[in-house]
Amino acid sequence: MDVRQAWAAELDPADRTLVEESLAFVSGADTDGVLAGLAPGLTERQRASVAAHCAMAHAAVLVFPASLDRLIAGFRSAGFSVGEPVPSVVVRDRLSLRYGVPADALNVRIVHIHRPSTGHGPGFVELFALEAPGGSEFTGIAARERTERNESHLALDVGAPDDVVLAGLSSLLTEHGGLTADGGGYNAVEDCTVLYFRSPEATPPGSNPDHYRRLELRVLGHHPGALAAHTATATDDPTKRLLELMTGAWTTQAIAVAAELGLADHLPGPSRPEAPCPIGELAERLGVAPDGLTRLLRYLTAAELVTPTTDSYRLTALGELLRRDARHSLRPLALLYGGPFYQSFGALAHAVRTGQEAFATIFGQGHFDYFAEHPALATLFDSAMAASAEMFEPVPGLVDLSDARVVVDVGGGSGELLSRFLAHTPHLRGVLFERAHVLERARQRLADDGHADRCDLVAGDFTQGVPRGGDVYLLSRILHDWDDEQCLAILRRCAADVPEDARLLIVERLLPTDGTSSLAAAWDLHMLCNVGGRERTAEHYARLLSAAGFDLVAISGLPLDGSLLHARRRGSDQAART
Ligand SMILES: C[S@@+](CC[C@H](N)C(=O)[O-])C[C@H]1O[C@@H](n2cnc3c(N)ncnc32)[C@H](O)[C@@H]1O
Repeated sequence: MDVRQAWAAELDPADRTLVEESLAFVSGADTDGVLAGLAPGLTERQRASVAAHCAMAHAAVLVFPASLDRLIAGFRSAGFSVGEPVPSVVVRDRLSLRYGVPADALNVRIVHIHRPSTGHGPGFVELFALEAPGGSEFTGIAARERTERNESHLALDVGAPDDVVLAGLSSLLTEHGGLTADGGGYNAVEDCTVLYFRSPEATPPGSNPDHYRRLELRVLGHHPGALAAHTATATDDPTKRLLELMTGAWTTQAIAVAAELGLADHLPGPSRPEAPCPIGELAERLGVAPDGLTRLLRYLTAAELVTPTTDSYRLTALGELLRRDARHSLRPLALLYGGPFYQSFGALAHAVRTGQEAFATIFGQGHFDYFAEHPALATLFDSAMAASAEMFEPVPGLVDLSDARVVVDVGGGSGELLSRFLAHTPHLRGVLFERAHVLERARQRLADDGHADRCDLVAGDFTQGVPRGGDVYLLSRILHDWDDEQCLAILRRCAADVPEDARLLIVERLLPTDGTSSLAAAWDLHMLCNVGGRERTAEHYARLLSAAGFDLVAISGLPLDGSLLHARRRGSDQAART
């Protein structure tokens, strides 16, 4: 058997890639490079001060093998030197807190993997392993962790087990390096204290796998004083936390004002590392008061959108998403959430009391009709929808399109998803079905992507019917706009008009049922307030589909907490075979 496969076959493809990247990364990593990547705010001298007390130890990742014993055997048979597994305390407790699962139900273990040539020296990969065989209760946790990579980190060993050294390192990393404290703990089995830090920066391309946004300082022995000081900065007291939550609307407005001013277009950031212009000059360029701008930027620093430089600011990876020319720029969404949707959220109490959308009480008509009459808002809405299209990236690859000829995108907006299908599968033709006022922008978009001659644009109303003759029908972020009755009407319309063997693909965020957090909960409230729709659980969609004559046959996960629901007309040959 191929030696690589001996261990790789025990892991899910995403976990395997993670381990491979980490093994490759640790072979060339050094302390200075790790600090430069994760704490770019440190000067060369400060990095040298930290490095005088620390040495590169390992890269750590959390994986979910079906069997840890088999995984270890696989590594050993491929020539890796593997330590004996020990129970994890810190990562176990972090997962317990994050997912509301009792800590003693989470048998997270730590294993050190040394590449064949390195024996037991530094530069190894630390695997945190939680067994999750098919059908395990931890499948949901595994899926989310594989996307979010909350536990991936790079670790430095601190040479002197000394509280003063730890406090000094901690303050250099947070006050100068731009890192924030991110918890920690003591593992009695390893007799080791760990302090975690989180980087707001995207790591420089190529310097290490981009999921490494966290740094761990490891020191032998128990250091309760240093640990308490460190975790106190990470765990805010409840009053402070509630104050932060209650003033969330200020963040919405601060981001919207930054978007309106085009602030991000005038600042350097990780992908554009030029020197920032001084505040006075920036204020002049933007036509705003220097004092007001300074205060806005200070607030945006706390929100981790910018970081201060000597006489100005630069963008973090978060802040760069507000640039007009950023890939999937979130600027249009920032303007909508700080604009009309901000006004309607002011009437959320009405929506909660009556169960009716608040938007219509503020604007006098429903969201889609109002936007249709306000072209600037309609354009902003279409761009905002396209902005979260990161969710769409994997979609065409999740569907067997070999025998499909025509894809119909029902309520396809400006064609973002349809365009991906056409780019992915050259033999496909597309039909974009939308309200008339949206079609012009879609025409432009599809032409810009080079698909004008493979696509028909059809104006219409999906409550009255959908184009016939497609092989694949898309309903992306449509059903969540409507209540159950209207949803059922739309799905029944589809069932009546689509060919018997056509496939129906639905993109939505699913409300979790296992207590995990999801963006779906926030957007559910947004739907209540702004369109009178709702997010739903998978089971809820299955019920609606079934009542309309479809079978929900599979669900695939998508980025940004999205899901792709695969449905077939009940009784079709394919539904029976799937
Ligand atoms: C939330 S957006 C989703 C757009 C796109 N599918 C996406 O996921 O980005 C909903 C879309 O449904 C369209 N829409 C709303 N009511 C419609 C109707 N009765 N008939 C056709 N399209 C409609 C809107 O114009 C809007 O583009």
